[in-house]
Amino acid sequence: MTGYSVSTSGLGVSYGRTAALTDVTIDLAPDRIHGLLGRNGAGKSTLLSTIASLRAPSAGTVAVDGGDPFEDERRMEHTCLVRECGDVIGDESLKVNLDWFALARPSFDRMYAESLLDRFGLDPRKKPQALSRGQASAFGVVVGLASRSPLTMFDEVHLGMDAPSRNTFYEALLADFAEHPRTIVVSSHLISEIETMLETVTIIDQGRLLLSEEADDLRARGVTLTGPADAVDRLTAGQTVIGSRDLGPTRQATLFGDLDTAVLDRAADHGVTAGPVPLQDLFIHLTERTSRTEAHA
Ligand SMILES: Nc1ncnc2c1ncn2[C@@H]1O[C@H](COP(=O)(O)OP(=O)(O)OP(=O)(O)O)[C@@H](O)[C@H]1O
Repeated sequence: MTGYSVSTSGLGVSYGRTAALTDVTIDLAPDRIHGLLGRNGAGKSTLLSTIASLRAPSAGTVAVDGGDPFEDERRMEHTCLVRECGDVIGDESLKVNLDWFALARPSFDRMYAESLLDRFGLDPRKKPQALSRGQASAFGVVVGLASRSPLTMFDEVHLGMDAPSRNTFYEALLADFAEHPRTIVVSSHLISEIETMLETVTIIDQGRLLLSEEADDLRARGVTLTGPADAVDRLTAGQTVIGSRDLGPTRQATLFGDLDTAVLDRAADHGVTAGPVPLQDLFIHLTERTSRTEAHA
């Protein structure tokens, strides 16, 4: 079974008078790993729960695998949204919960789920209500991965897990995705750890779409220049500098936007090296700038 595509058109979602999403139009291709990034309250959870048909749009449309997922049995049972709040039976053992997921999810792989429980050090006899926050998150990851759903979405689920467990999650996700390609969406406001596995990046800010593009294209819009301060200043004059820091006489400046390639070509002649910019830095810049713009509007 191949992954589902996801698209939204002019999507709006409101909670009473609060507009959580406004005019969001995105297209997420099947069988890829997509990152959904946004600051606290940006609307990530609202977008994912609307795609999963847990919430109805106030405006616009959502299409999963080319059709409306709302109350559509096939699309809903093949869509798995893992949220921090759990969606598990709290007073039954993990083993019984897995039995239940195996019945509810057509592609669920029970043996894989048990091997993941083992990898995360989770006791199948324990009940979800007796798990720590990190263990509960890990159980969500087990369910999400073992569901092998054509559309699997992890809503900031890794944030409560410790570093070794997060690493286990990333490794398991990449290995299982290689063997069973499907559409994966990972939402987060902590990007540095997950950025290498993201193929596309969608950023929402204050309920509006900021960008949705290939991760490599976004990275290509930023560059760091490191070298003697005066040489870096000469090269960056007239360009959009989004950050700068000094270490003794050495300056590192981060540029973003339509980069002047002539500058990059000249950099080496001036003893300046050009390097990539972490997505996290671009994300901070992009979301800071919009917040400031709106604040001063
Ligand atoms: N049940 C609700 N009732 C009213 N407002 C809500 C509700 N849920 C979310 N909101 C509001 O909708 C907006 C988007 O919230 P959402 O939870 O989707 O953001 P998020 O990007 O997932 O945030 P975070 O990273 O902090 O989890 C916020 O302004 C939030 O206060």
